[in-house]
Amino acid sequence: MEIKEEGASEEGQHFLPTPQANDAGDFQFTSIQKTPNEPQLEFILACKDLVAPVRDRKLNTLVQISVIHPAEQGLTRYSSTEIVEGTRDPLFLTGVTFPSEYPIYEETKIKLTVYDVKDKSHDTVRTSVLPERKDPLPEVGRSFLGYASFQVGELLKSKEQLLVLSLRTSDGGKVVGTIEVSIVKMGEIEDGEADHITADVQGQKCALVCECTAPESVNGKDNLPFLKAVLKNPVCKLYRFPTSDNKWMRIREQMSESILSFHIPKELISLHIKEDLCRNQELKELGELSPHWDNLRKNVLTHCDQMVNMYQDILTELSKETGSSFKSSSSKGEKTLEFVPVNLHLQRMHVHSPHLKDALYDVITVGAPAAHFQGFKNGGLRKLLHRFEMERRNTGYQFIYYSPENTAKAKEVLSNINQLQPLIATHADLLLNSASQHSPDSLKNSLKMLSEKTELFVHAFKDQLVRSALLALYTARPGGVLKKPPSPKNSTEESCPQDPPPLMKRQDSIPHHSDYDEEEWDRVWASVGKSLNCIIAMVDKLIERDGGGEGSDGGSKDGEKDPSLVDPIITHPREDWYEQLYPLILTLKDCMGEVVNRAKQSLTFVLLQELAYSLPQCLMLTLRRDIVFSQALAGLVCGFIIKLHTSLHDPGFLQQLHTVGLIVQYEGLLSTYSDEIGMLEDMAVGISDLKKVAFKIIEAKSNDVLPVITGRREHYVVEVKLPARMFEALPLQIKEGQLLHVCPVLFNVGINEQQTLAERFGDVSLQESINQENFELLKEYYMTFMEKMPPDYISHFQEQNDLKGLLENLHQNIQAKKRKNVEIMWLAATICRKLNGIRFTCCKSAKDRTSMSVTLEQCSILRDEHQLHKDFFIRALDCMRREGCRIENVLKNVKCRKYAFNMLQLMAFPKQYRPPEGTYGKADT
Ligand SMILES: O=P(O)(O)O[C@H]1[C@H](O)[C@@H](O)[C@H](O)[C@H](O)[C@@H]1OP(=O)(O)O
Repeated sequence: MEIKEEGASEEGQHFLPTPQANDAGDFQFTSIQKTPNEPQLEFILACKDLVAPVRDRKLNTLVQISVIHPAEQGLTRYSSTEIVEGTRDPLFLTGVTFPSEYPIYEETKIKLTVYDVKDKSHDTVRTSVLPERKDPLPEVGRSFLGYASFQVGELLKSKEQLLVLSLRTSDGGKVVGTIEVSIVKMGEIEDGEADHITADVQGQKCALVCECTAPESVNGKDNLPFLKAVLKNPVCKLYRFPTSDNKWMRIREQMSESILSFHIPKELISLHIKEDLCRNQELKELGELSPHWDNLRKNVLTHCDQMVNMYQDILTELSKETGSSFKSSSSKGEKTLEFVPVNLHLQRMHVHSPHLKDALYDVITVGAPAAHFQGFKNGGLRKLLHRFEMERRNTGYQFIYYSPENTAKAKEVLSNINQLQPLIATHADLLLNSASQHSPDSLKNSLKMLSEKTELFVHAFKDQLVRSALLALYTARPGGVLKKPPSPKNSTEESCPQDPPPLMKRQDSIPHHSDYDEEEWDRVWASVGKSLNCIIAMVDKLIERDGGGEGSDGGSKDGEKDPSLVDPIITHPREDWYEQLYPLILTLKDCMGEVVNRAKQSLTFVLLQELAYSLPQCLMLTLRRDIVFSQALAGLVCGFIIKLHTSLHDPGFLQQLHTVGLIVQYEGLLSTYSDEIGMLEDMAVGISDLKKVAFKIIEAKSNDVLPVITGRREHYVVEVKLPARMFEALPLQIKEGQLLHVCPVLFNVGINEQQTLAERFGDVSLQESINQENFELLKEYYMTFMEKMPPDYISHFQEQNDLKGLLENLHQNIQAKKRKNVEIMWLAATICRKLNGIRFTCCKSAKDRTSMSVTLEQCSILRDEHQLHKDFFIRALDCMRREGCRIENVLKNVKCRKYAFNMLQLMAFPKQYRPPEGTYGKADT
């Protein structure tokens, strides 16, 4: 196949192989032997003796890597190295990696084109995406030096897995130097010293100094197939950097989307619809109300029905997005995608360095959870919720004010009732079933279950709120009359040896407030307990009469009945047991029905108060909170699953998971100025709401490994599935379904020009109070961690980490109120890593500022944990920012490889957050 000079059909790395590329058609190509879940091919490049077109001109070179798929004609530009300045023998730190999904075969050809870059500021033009079949843009700022090509099979079969190729001019004639291609394996360290390569430009040293130890191990590698079910379209980059003792370390950067971006919102919206439909039904069943309340209810119902329709429409739209796993920054404000997090990715760094264990560092990058479609004109949730609550509190004459805690309590009791009533009914039927089978053992078991659930049921109402709500509802009935549903059908008087549950007396007169019988509720409520006691007493009696419950049929071992144990009255014990218990069970169900009826109505009345105030703002606020929460939850579930899979073999982590829970640390880079104030206010509430989430790990019974969510707005349980082999290895507590909690914390430091404005002319108090409040939460988590983890673990942990010192340092930095104090973020992230937590980095779109921050974090970890040569810090940072996963992230979002910063913005950034020349500017999408 002829290789044409620069006839590229498309630029930029393919995240997904094109259909043609994927499908080998009728051709038979030789697959590369793969190590499961490892990239298929990784190599590094170096040039020698390059000839400069103009004598005495120093060369600044880069290599562009293009692929020619065997079934295709055209070139696909795949990736580039960084620019190495001022040498004819450049050794490139950015390597090339083909992930396992990429359609590459031994017959695939790779073309390497070497360029001399004259003007770095123009260089990004080469990598903006071109429409197919369009000629590439003229190469501004660089000139072609030479090219070489090879077939993948040649490299794989070569001696020492190294090819030395001549670089030729475009006519194929003149040799202008050589290029070395050598295969690398992550686990093998390169021979040779790394002391002859270009170091950082003087004066560019990064000032950020920190301490960090105890990296995670990479033992979760074998769990990758399972992770693949949630992670999609990985982009991989490879680097080699020198260590302080002039050895090489290898770094593989990986960035993947997650189908949870869409799956979690869909699950959550379905739950909201279920919850709201149920609430609307309960409002309808509230019974007769006086005209004032009835009108309110009608109004509320109209709005609530509209809301449910809206959620249903959103769900229908989202359901059309089958298989989607990415929402781009440019879709932030799309109504139908409101619940989906923006630009959610796993950003992973795998480090293999000499003398140290391999390590993985994960950060979830995502746009700040915020309601972009609703906008930020009136601020975000933190302010809106506060204002709403204050106004509601002060507008008492039309409504009854219940605090948010009480409203939440009402929802909780309602949810408990709805769960427990059918459960109790089932256990009651099981008891009757055992009775009809005349089986004492099973009777006892059924009774035990019934008693447990009934006790929980009775306990659920032990709250003053129910009482006060009953009175409130009583006064809202026409004329203040409490219409009572019919009293229980059966009296227990004859059958129960103890006090029978009281019967309801019909009230015939129209009572006034003073007529309200406060004790009536107590009697109704207590009747459930009493009915249960009757059943217990009856079961005891039956078993006793039947022979004390020895054996299953009350008979002696030889099958003969002991005549002394047989109650003379009971002639047909099998029928009698059932008959004796049946009326008592009916009474229990009736009493329970009565309690449920009253409690449900009264608590629904509490909810009506919240809804009735300030419609439709109240519903819009709920919608906003649901949207923000959905985005936050999608990220959290993704982070949790990844963390679980990578730390499954760490007993300390598993113990921490079920005894303390996990810290989840969010780094926010939003400015406290203009719209971003609102975003930060949304984000703060969304993250804090994650406290309402608990995880439960269950065994996967099928190939469907996607998490399932249950619960309601106040409390969600996310069931995460693990294959049997992994599930078996878990601690008993986790296997038994113990709920696993998370402790979310947010630290925000605005870094751009908007923050400069906030600091000079605006207000930074939002950021200050968020950081202060979250510091307290972090400290509390640390205390629980120290208290609950075993002493031997703690003593080892303390030897390794000075968490106390780091926390103090963080506290001082928060108190110091220094401008753009990015040390806060570094300290919070370090503490999170040391505490085995889940790390998040967010800005508005998780594209530009986030990319600066995660690359800085990665290089800082390399320097502090893996002995990255200090003179190569900036070069490593530049490599990652110029050719790493994050520039691909930008491309993926806005179809252009430029961080959206202008010079003015960059001047306002802390130095370490500025990208290299040529990688930023106006995105020409
Ligand atoms: O990923 P972000 O940092 O939120 O992207 C910002 C960028 O920082 C800023 O300089 C630019 O002016 C845009 O506002 C970017 O936001 P987009 O949401 O438009 O990508």
